[in-house]
Formats: sequence, C-alpha cells, structure tokens
Amino acid sequence: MPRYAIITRLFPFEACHHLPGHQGKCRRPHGHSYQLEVSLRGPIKETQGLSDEGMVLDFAELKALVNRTILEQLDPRVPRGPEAGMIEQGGMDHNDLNVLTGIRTTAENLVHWIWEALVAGGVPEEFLYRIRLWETEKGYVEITQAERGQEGR
Ligand SMILES: Nc1nc2c(c(=O)[nH]1)N=C([C@H](O)[C@H](O)COP(=O)(O)OP(=O)(O)OP(=O)(O)O)CN2
Ligand SMILES: [Zn+2]
Repeated sequence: MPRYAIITRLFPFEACHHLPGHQGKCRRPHGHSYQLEVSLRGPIKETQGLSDEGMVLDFAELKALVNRTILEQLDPRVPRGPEAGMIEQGGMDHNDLNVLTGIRTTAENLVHWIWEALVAGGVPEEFLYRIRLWETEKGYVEITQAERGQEGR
C-alpha cells in the first residue's frame, strides 16, 4: 500500500483589485499583500535512487508549476491587458487582478480561478488538495475537492 502525504508551499504576491458595487471601501482600487497556499495530496514516491524518492512532488517542481501558471502573470513588472498602457502614463504599478482575471475578484472567486488555472497548466486535479488565499493578515478563503464538487471522484 502506498503511503500518502499532503504537501503545502506558500507563495506571497502583491496585487491590486476592486469590487464594483461593494458597499464598503473595497469598491475602490487598492492593493493587498496576498499569500497563496497550494496543497497537493498524493502517494509518496518509493522508487529508490531517484531525486524525488520519499516525496509526493519536489517543492521545486511545485514552485515552477505555480510560477509558470499563476505568478509570472502577476509579476508587477509584466503589465497585462488593455490597461497596461496606463502604467507608462503614471497609472497603477501593481497587477490589477480585475484586468488579469476578468472576474469579480473576491477571494472566493479568486481561489476557484487559481484552481482552474493550475489544472489548465498541468497540475493533475486529483492531486490538488486545497487552495488557500490570504487576502489580508486576518482573512483567508480556501477550497478543497468538496467545494469543487469533486469529492469521492
Ligand atoms: N467574504 C469576503 N469578504 C470580503 C472580501 C472578499 O474577498 N471576500 N474582500 C474585501 C475587500 O477586498 C477588502 O480589501 C478586505 O476586507 P477587510 O478584511 O475588511 O480589510 P481590512 O484588513 O482592511 O480590514 P480592517 O478591519 O479595516 O483592518 C472585503 N470583504
Ligand atoms: Zn481588497
């Protein structure tokens, strides 16, 4: 019987967003120091002599996957979308999650967007265990297979 484990790596990033129509302060553009936590659950590899013997997935591989599929698009030095020109004209110098994702950027919606981006980027969905996104130091949203409607698949 294979032994299983859950591995988690943290990915801090800076970005701005706003929530149109929000009754509080969040309707205006503002920045957050987000902290993304990506957790995978899988069998511990047992093949002797391989670099990843005793691992579910090398943290370096997980880092490369998340960088490629999510964080490289969020790099504030890489403006995206039609608003990119604003930066040269003295506009926002953070990535704007509203522009990048095209969704209403609540933390709830963002964790589902991140889940889907990771799967589209090649992370096997059955290995995705939890996506947790800290929007502030005090508040986070997380989803697991259950919230994706995939428990027991
Ligand atoms: N369920 C959710 N509620 C809120 C979200 C969200 O994504 N999901 N987002 C916001 C805003 O983006 C806001 O920037 C963060 O809210 P809040 O915790 O109120 O921010 P502060 O840390 O600045 O709170 P203080 O109490 O003023 O320190 C709002 N709600
Ligand atoms: Zn916010």
